[in-house]
Amino acid sequence: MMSVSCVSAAIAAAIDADLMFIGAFSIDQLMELAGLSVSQAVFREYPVKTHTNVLVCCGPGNNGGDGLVAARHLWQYGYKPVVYYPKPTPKDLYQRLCQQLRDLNVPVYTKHEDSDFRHLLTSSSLVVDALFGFSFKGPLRAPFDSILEAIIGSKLPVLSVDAPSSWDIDKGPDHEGPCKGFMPSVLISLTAPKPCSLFFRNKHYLGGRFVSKALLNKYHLVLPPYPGMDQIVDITGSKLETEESA
Ligand SMILES: NC(=O)C1=CN([C@@H]2O[C@H](COP(=O)(O)OP(=O)(O)OC[C@H]3O[C@@H](n4cnc5c(N)ncnc54)[C@H](OP(=O)(O)O)[C@@H]3O)[C@@H](O)[C@H]2O)[C@@H](O)CC1
Ligand SMILES: [K+]
Repeated sequence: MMSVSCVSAAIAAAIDADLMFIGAFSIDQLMELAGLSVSQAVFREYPVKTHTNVLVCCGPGNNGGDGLVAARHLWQYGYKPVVYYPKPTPKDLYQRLCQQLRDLNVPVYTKHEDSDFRHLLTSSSLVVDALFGFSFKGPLRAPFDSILEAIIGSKLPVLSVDAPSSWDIDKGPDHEGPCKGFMPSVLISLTAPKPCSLFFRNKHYLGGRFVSKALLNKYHLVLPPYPGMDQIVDITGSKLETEESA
C-alpha cells in the first residue's frame, strides 16, 4: 500500500512560504497550478456531459483563489461554471482572476443572498468547495455557515479543495455545528494531505505538482510520483502518515 505524508496546518503554511522564498515561485504561479489540478480532478470524476453546470464556491483566501482559477479551466474544457464569491478580496491577483472569468462570460456572484444561493444550487450538478483550506479556524462565520448548510442540504456531489470546509485541518470533521456530518464526494489535497483527511472516506486526489527535492527533504515528505503529464494523482486508500505515526 502506498504511503503518503500528511502535514499539519502549521507545516502546510511553512511549506507554502518556502515554495515562494526558497523555491522562487510567485503566488500567481502556485495558485494557477493548484487550480489546474482542481480542474483536472473535476474532469476526471465528473464528465462534462453529465455535470455541465458546476457551482464553484470561493472563500476569501487562497483556497478561494484556487477555485477562481479552476473555474476558468473548467470553462475551457466545456463546462458552464458559475462562481459564488460572496467575500471578494480586493487584492490585485483576485481582481484579475475575476476579470478573466467575466471576459469568458462566467457569472461571478460577489454578494450573498440566501435565496439566490439556494436557487443557484437547484440548477447545478456539482459543487466545488473552495471556501476554506489550511488557514481555516472554526467555527464557521456568516455567511459561510448558511452557504455550507445549503450545499449539504442540496445533496449535490461536492469536490473539496485541500480540505472539506468546516473540518478542523488537524483534527477532522466538526461534530457540533450546523455542518456536522459533511462528507464531500471527492477531496483534492494540495501539496500534501492534511491530518483531517484521515477521516475522509471517498475518492482522494493529490495535486499541486510543485514540490522540489530540496523541500521534500527539508520536510521529510513522502509523496507519490505523478503519472506522465497529469497534475493529479489518485491516492484513495493510501496509508496516510501523520507526524506522530511516521
Ligand atoms: N502550497 C500550497 O499548498 C498552496 C496552497 N494554495 C491554497 O491556499 C490555501 C490556504 O490559503 P490561505 O492561507 O489564504 O487560507 P484559506 O484557508 O483560504 O482561508 C483564509 C481565509 O478564511 C477566513 N477564515 C478562516 N476561518 C474562518 C471561519 N471560521 N469563518 C469565516 N472565515 C474564516 C480568513 O479570515 P480571517 O480569519 O483572516 O479574518 C481568511 O480570509 C490552501 O488550502 C490551498 O487551497 C494555493 O493557492 C497555493 C499553493
Ligand atoms: K475547501
